[in-house]
Amino acid sequence: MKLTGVELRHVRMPLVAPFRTSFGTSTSRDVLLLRAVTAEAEGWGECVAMADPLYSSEYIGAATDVLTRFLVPALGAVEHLDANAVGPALSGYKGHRMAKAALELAILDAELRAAGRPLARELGAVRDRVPCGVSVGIMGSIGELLDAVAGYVAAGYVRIKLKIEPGWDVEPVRAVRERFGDGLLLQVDANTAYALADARHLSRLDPFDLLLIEQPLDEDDLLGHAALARLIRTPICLDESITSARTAVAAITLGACEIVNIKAGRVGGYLEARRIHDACMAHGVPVWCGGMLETGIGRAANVALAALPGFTLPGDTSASDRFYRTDLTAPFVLADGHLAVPTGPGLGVEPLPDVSPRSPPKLPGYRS
Ligand SMILES: O=C(O)CCC(=O)N[C@@H](C(=O)O)c1ccccc1
Repeated sequence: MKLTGVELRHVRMPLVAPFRTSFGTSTSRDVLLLRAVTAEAEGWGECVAMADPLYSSEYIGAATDVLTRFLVPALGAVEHLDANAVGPALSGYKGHRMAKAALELAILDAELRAAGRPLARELGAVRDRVPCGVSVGIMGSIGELLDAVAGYVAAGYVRIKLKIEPGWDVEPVRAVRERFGDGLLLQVDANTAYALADARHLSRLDPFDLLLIEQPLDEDDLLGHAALARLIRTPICLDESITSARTAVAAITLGACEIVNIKAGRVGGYLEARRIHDACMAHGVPVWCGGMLETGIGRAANVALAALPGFTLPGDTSASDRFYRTDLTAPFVLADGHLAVPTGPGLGVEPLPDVSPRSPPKLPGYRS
């Protein structure tokens, strides 16, 4: 294939409710969509970077700039382009994994649409539907939290993830356990909000039989997580720390984690995500598919990824209505706690016709 054009679309998606994490509260999700045009087919990608560099160093303004000035021109120069050629063609540019992942997905989608092959089969999926967890933000009160969890349990979600931070951790977990019992699959996500000195406090979560505690310490603190793992019983899962198959193996080898959250955007794309899956399987480490409030475009790719054999824990692959009243694609709808894996060529979904770029947010480095 030859890349003949790329369109970047900034879309602002209002959230159905404010979503609070240890790094802030969001009421909307800025989304950077990418459309790749080739003679054979068009393909779609979604950059999971947020509007501000709060989850990671990436943010939409930087992704827009690096795609426009460096990454798209680099791919435009490749005569025989396919998804496997994207990583090598962009390897000279450091970082910007979320920007690279969006571009690689669009090329992969175009390649697979042209060949009539579904993404799930290309990646090695072994299931036609995936069990779905849901991420629950930090709330204003325990009562509000219990009402939210009750709604998700009633909707059929098979696993609940609670965002935690110092001051909102043991009590919310205790309340959910007491209300919903020991049978509920329950985990927590700290988004780097703690320090190793909090080990004794975090060990107070041990009696609640959590599946895992996600990323309690800083992204680059593998040794700290390894030390923490010796001080608490709850299994440690890493998210922000895992940026490649190499860092996944390093984290596992150091004893920094027993479980890995795979987010294709964070690691540079779905092909690297598969390599991390394969490496974790080789080490007997279970993985699950993380979420970044993707629209149906990224959600379709995540559901395909979550159907691989090593994804043995429910992921943050929620239905579209978890975050959005109206999705950019036909909505993903929960059925018996699962989402069906798309079966069409490529992503198997595409933006609904009326998805037009709304007035783009005035982001530094934005080019129309
Ligand atoms: O279900 C989803 O898409 C959201 C899952 C979720 O909680 N994502 C968290 C995370 O740290 O994993 C997040 C939220 C906002 C922005 C970035 C990441």
